[in-house]
Amino acid sequence: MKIAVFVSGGGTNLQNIIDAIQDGSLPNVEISMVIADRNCLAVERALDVDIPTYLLEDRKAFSEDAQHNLEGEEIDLIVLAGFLSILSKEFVEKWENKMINVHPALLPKYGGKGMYGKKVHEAVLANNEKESGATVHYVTAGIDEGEIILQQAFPIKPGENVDWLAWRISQVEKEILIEAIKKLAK
Ligand SMILES: Nc1nc2c(c(=O)[nH]1)N[C@@H](CN(C=O)c1ccc(C(=O)N[C@@H](CCC(=O)O)C(=O)O)cc1)CN2
Ligand SMILES: NCC(=O)N[C@@H]1O[C@H](COP(=O)([O-])[O-])[C@@H](O)[C@H]1O
Repeated sequence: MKIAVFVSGGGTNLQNIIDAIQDGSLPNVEISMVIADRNCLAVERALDVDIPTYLLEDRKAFSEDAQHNLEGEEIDLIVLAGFLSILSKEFVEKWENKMINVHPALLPKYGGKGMYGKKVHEAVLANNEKESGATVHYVTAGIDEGEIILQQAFPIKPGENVDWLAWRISQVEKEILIEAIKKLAK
């Protein structure tokens, strides 16, 4: 299965996919390209292992520019991995059921515009939630509204802070993202 990974940040989710391919946990999966909407550490991680990488910084034109780069590459699945730009309706419809996203919360709660990165964890703690987790879902035109593929929760002990929650969720994201890609590669 040939995948394209879209990134915006530190690239921990991208690195997890790279490592899983290298250690044999994701047989028959190849990262054909990485596309970034901004210069970020994820770009360096991709270039470090010679993955063709494209930096498309025109936000308004991102979806169109990304589609141009994807044309003819026979990509089977797009993975949004810490990706922070909202994709156009046209782009999403073109990749219906062939694009997934990993979100650092238990959707449908704590999703949508403005809900990304540590903003999610701040809201979860501010609401005194007793659990959090991560979700892998199909991408639709609405933000974080697509069908859930995998979700994993864990309890939040009293007194935990944003940094602990971000770290704990990153562990869950690693597990369910690799599992979801493996499931779709079959
Ligand atoms: N059409 C869709 N595009 C995207 C989806 C989706 O489900 N449908 N998922 C997001 C990923 N995401 C959460 O998992 C998410 C990303 C970004 C935002 C957000 O509010 N972004 C800010 C800009 C942030 C920045 O550029 O630094 C904004 O749009 O104002 C919310 C949720 C990816 N795309
Ligand atoms: N809504 C999307 C979102 O909030 N993504 C989040 O950005 C962080 C950094 O990802 P990265 O280290 O893979 O770049 C991750 O926690 C990821 O869930």
